[in-house]
This record gives sequence, structure tokens and C-alpha cells, in this order.
Amino acid sequence: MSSLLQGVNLYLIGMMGAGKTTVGHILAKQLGYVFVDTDDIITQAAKKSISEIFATEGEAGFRQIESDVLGQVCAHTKLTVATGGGIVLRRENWSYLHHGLIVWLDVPVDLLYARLAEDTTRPLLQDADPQGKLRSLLEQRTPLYSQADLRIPVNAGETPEQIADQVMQAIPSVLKKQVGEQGSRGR
Ligand SMILES: Nc1ncnc2c1ncn2[C@@H]1O[C@H](COP(=O)(O)OP(=O)(O)O)[C@@H](O)[C@H]1O
Ligand SMILES: O=C(O)C1=C[C@@H](OP(=O)(O)O)[C@@H](O)[C@H](O)C1
Ligand SMILES: [Mg+2]
Repeated sequence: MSSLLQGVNLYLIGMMGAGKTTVGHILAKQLGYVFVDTDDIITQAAKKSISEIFATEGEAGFRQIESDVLGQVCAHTKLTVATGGGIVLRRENWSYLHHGLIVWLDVPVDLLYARLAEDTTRPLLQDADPQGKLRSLLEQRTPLYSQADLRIPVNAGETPEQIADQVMQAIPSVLKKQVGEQGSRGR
């Protein structure tokens, strides 16, 4: 399976709690790729948690570091990259993401909320109405997430392994589509 993507990076996008980090680890193993998480690279480089970066530099400061990290990451090959949920917000990030195959884990708000209700590590959810916040973020971001090469709808009860299997099974269809598009552009 390691030749499936021929070294092209796999980028996982989607909302907080979608399972990008969890499913990304499994996909990396299956693809024979190295796993990286942009949030982890950011916290290691800054020596601060995501919440501390938001508190000291604001969301704009965090987004700048996130773009810098993504720019560095995309220079490498054979990576499975779990991104932060807001990576889709900056136009420049798309030029980096499009170096690879982009997979959107599309998870309904009630499921995201069930997973993150007790979580204190996502500063954007430290809100009086976290469920409403998730809903409005998803609404704003859906047109952006929709630009992924592949959308994987996730339902309650599906395990990370099952979701990873769905991604692996769907990859050949999108690779075929890209080859077809190149063919039609050449005509
Ligand atoms: N398929 C799944 N079923 C149940 N819980 C999950 C699943 N995928 C992820 N989780 C849990 O949801 C939370 C958020 O997952 P995470 O991988 O950190 O998401 P993301 O990186 O997209 O924010 C974690 O507690 C994780 O264990
Ligand atoms: O959706 C967002 O804007 C964010 C998602 C988080 O990552 P996860 O998607 O891995 O939770 C993290 O980057 C930060 O808290 C902002
Ligand atoms: Mg994550």
C-alpha cells in the first residue's frame, strides 16, 4: 500500500474533533508514511500550548505560525499531515495543501460536540455556547472544506480504523479522477 500515493503527502482537514489526529496516525502506518500534526509542530516550536499561543499572540498570531509551519511541512514527501481545523481559512495555505491529496473528515456537529464537550485544549470552544460555536464555525468553513479532493462522511459509532479504511478505499478513485483531468487538459 505504500506505493498507493507514490510519496504524495496526504493532508487531513476538517473541524476540531473530526478525528484528524487520531485517524492520521492510522493512515500513516497503513501508507508507510511519517505522521505529523501541524498543532504539535507549533507547540514544540513555540514551547507553549495552543491555548497559551491564542492568549498571548491572538488567533491572528497563531494563524501566521500555522501557515509558516505548513509551508515548511509541504517541502517534504511521504507524510500524513493532520492539520488544525482552521488551516482552510487562509488562501495561501491552499497553495501548500494542493501539493498533496486533501481529505476532509466531515463529521456532524452533534458528534463533534459529544467528543469535545469536556475538552479544554481548543481555545475557540471556550465559549458560553460551545455547540453553537461549532455550528457557526462549520457553517463558515463548509465552503472551504468542500474544496478537498475527497470528502469522507463520518457517522456515529464508526471507529477510527473504519474511517481510515474508508479513506484508503476512496484514494484510488480520486487519483483516477486527477489523471483524467490532466488528460482532458492536455487535449
Ligand atoms: N472515530 C472516533 N470515534 C470516537 N472518538 C473519536 C473518533 N475519532 C476521534 N475520536 C476522539 O475525538 C477526540 C478528538 O479527536 P482528534 O483526533 O484530536 O480530532 P482533531 O485532530 O480532528 O481535532 C479525541 O478524544 C479522540 O479520541
Ligand atoms: O478549528 C480551529 O480553528 C482550531 C483547531 C485546533 O486543531 P484541531 O482541529 O486538531 O482540534 C487548533 O489548531 C486550534 O485550536 C484552532
Ligand atoms: Mg488535531
